[in-house]
Amino acid sequence: MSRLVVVSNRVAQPREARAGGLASAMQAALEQHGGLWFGWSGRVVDGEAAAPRIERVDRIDYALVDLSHADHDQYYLGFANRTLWPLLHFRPSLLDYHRGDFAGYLRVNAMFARQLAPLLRDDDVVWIHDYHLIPLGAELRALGIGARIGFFLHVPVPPPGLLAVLPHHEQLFPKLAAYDLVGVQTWRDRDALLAYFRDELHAATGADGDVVLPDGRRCDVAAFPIGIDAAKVADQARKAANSPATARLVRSLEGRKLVIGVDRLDYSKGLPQRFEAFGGFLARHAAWRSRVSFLQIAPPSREQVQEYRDLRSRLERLAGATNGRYAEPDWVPIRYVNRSFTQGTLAGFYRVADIGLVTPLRDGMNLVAKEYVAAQPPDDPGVLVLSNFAGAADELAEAIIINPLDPEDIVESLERALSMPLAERRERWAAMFERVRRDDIAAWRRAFLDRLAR
Ligand SMILES: O=P(O)(O)OC[C@H]1O[C@H](O[C@H]2O[C@H](CO)[C@@H](O)[C@H](O)[C@H]2O)[C@H](O)[C@@H](O)[C@@H]1O
Ligand SMILES: O=c1ccn([C@@H]2O[C@H](COP(=O)(O)OP(=O)(O)O)[C@@H](O)[C@H]2O)c(=O)[nH]1
Repeated sequence: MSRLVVVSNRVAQPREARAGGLASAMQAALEQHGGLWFGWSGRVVDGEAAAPRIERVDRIDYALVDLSHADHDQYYLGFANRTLWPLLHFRPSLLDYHRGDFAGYLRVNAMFARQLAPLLRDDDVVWIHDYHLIPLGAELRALGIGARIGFFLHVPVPPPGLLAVLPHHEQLFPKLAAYDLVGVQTWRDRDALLAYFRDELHAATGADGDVVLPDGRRCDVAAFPIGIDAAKVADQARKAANSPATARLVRSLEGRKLVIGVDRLDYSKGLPQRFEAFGGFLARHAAWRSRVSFLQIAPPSREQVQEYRDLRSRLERLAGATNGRYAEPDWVPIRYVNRSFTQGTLAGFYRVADIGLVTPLRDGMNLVAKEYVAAQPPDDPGVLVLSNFAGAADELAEAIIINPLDPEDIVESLERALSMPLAERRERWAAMFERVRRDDIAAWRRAFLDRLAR
């Protein structure tokens, strides 16, 4: 069997808990398969990047490189997260483009290729992840790497006209043709990417996802909705049901219902709309006051980017206003927590929550929605309220599907979920759990790698 080499900017590092779906998904995929995981160490250092530090933990060899301050600013904070992230999440008005950042992004991709190439063997299968690393495949090819190389984009793909808003887009996206296979989360993302290749790059595209650019370069585009290790989450949730952290949460509720949200503090997650809707729910349904608490776990993310800092201040104001207005001496409506928890602890929290509230404005997949489903007790499952604009909505159609831009929709869904009869909750949950279990992280990895091997 060939060795699997995974490359991503964010690496779930040994002995370090960190929020983020890519890292938790690839951790699960590599734990089962073994292989090499190459990426950023998470450290920013003075001076130029040294050779990667290599460390083996269980079946995974980690090869981690530091970034210089300039690389971190221009590549990670700049082009990846101030330019590509808002663009790919349908928010061109937040896009901040600088030629220097684009140059830094290309420079870091070239540096990653130089650091990775000597570690590669001829029969490796190389799997590169996400918008930070679009040019990496072309850089590896330029260094003579002939291995099969696949690419997976974890975030959404907007329509062609929006992708073309990016200055010099025609210098970036054709680099995808260096990959043998380009995977995206949903059929909508696949159709949007194929339409971009056709409309903006004048490529020929086939029904099967094959793309031929005018200069003859070709690649294959297909959808592979990412999954979770559902058996592990279900097991963690069962075990955590009696853990001190879950017991403490349950005790603090004193019999009240619990609504839970778990998201990086990111403007794509629709958190202000969610906070406003919870306030609207309490305003409209006075009988529920003091009878339901909303726990929002929101670990800060990308804090050096201004939009993320603005969002944090806005959420503090919104939570403060709702709590000030409705709180009682013995009850606070919104419990707003800016720290991260391990997945084991989260599994216990999901299990005791009556509602999982997942309302992103755009999300590639949203693994929290799947984790919430996997963690439910089969005899008394909670209800998932899910945005139509999360990739997960395609597979979790039995959730209450809402449009997060309509606050009334969220308000009504909360009332509906809190009053849903047990039989209906069981029926909806069973259908979702069946799919989350079948299309799990191992199935996702196999589907991608099988097609890459074709
Ligand atoms: O690495 P960070 O800048 O700290 O951000 C965390 C990750 O956020 C994004 O996650 C995406 O991947 C998930 C798994 O496929 C998916 O469910 C979610 O919808 C995506 O937003 C980002 O794409 C990753 O690169 C980041 O590591
Ligand atoms: O305190 C936290 C918050 C989140 N997560 C994990 O971070 C991931 C978030 O993935 P998702 O796809 O929902 O969103 P992303 O952050 O990747 O945009 C999930 O696996 C969560 O379990 C975590 O481990 N601890």
